[in-house]
Amino acid sequence: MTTNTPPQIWLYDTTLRDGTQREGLSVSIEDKLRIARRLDQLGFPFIEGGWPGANPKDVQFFWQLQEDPLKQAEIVAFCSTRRPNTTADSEAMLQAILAAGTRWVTVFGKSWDLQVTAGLQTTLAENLAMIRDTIEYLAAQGRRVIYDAEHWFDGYKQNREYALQTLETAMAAGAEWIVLCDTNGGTLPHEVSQIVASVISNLSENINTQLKPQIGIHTHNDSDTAVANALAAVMAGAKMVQGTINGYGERCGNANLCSLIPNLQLKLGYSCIAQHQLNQLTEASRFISEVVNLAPDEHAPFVGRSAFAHKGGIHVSAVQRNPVTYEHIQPEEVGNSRRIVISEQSGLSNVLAKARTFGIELDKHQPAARQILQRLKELESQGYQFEAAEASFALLMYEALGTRQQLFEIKGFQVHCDLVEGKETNNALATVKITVKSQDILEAAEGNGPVAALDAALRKALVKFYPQVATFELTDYKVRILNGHRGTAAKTRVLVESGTGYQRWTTIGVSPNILAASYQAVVEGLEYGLLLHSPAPSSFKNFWLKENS
Ligand SMILES: CC(=O)SCCNC(=O)CCNC(=O)[C@H](O)C(C)(C)COP(=O)(O)OP(=O)(O)OC[C@H]1O[C@@H](n2cnc3c(N)ncnc32)[C@H](O)[C@@H]1OP(=O)(O)O
Ligand SMILES: CC(=O)C(=O)O
Repeated sequence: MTTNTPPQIWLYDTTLRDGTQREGLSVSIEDKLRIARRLDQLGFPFIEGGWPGANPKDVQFFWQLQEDPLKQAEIVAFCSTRRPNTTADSEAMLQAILAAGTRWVTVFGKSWDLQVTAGLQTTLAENLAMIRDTIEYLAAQGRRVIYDAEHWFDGYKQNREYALQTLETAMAAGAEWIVLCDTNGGTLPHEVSQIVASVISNLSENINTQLKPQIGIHTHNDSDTAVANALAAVMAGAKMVQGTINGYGERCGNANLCSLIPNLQLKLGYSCIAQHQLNQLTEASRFISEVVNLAPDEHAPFVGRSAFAHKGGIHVSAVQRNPVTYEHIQPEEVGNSRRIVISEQSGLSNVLAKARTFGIELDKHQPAARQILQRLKELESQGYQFEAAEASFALLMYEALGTRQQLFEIKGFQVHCDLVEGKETNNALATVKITVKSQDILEAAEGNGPVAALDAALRKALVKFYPQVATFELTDYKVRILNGHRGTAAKTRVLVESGTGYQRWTTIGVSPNILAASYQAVVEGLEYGLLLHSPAPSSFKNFWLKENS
């Protein structure tokens, strides 16, 4: 019996080099090391660490990895060919590359005649000599070389003969991989397919060399086709794919490995990383966005928070019956999860599914289910938006079911602000009248604004009865004016995020009065927090475990 082993695609991650060429992204050595180790766990065979010699950080990074190497990946040092009219052994940059102590080095060189004459300001012959000398020198020093053919596709279109000569030179000098780069990101998938196939056939027919280098692909996203271009190259015969996590990279970014890997592995049947590593992709994507301090793209395919979020009632209804109806893969395959979003576009299926996540089993024939849906649509038409305020939606459901506990009752509140011209902080004073466990309380507190003062006064009143309130924090406060053309009569939507430790919950308030909207969101935030932190039914806690896992 024969077993069909899927064809291997070699992944080459350049998050730490081309990824850091993204505007607004800067990492410390410690960040680079953390990212490298996370990529190593993902099972990538090659991780490009940076350009030793270009800056002290990259030099230090490679030295630190010599002390404490990665577990399985080859860490690769990146550099250019020698400069024109020098020798490779006299280049300080190449000495820094050798000192980095890697087994593999990636050298980039020019393929496009215009880049040679206009960019490097040298001759076509000297460029070939630069490619040859650099690779020969590094190979003679025991390094294995990957050759990145910069501007390959533009060069090939302008002067095919010269472009091919640069590749032949690199191969003859000892490069084991030839990587065709769409440096300016202007090439489209049909051109990539055709050019990669033609290069592979041309090289295998015409090259007089003992070496049989493999072809790789490196694409940029300027035409929004970096992933499609890399896939086209693989389908035309490329065996290495270079890209970055979350598509970080110069200008519009590089091919996004978080999309490429699942497409290659789950759709096209190639083998890239082990299944258990693919299952970590979402977590790795979010970890790396956290380390580089960039907000994750919620709508990123495969790994985004919304990648498997279903909002339309028709979708939710069908997905509950069979997820294949509106999902192209199983979210768990890439470590993501399905989410049901609640909004005015919901049907009963959304309500039932969302209720289940709060431990509420609703039947679609139960009148309360329709009531919840109706109330949801009514409130959304008034400006509420529950998809971002699930804690308020939970309270709405308890209300409709008649199970909303009255943990406290607010009789009234007042806020007084002292606005003194020229004073940077303007203190506010809030007083609240509240009944808790049959006791009437009057409490006052100050804050550096009216909402902070109100929140402080409420907590002060509640903490005597519910000590857990002391651990709650107001972690975020967002305001949006809904119908600005109505001036001061415009409605205001306030979203309040509250939390304790790692838990977060969001509540909403809507009113023409910003204070009333804030009050509603703050009060619901406290109420929901108390439900969460009281001895509660296990189904409620299950919801939290699910939401926070
Ligand atoms: C397609 C890519 O993404 S390639 C990687 C690009 N990444 C980076 O540039 C980030 C790291 N770069 C750096 O730190 C700096 O640019 C350095 C250290 C490499 C060079 O700095 P400097 O010596 O001050 O040169 P500068 O950045 O002004 O110009 C680039 C030089 O490299 C030369 N160069 C460009 N490509 C190549 C090449 N393939 N081979 C040899 N030299 C090259 C240019 O001709 C220019 O040389 P010149 O100044 O003698 O005319
Ligand atoms: C080498 C590289 O990063 C490029 O050509 O885009």
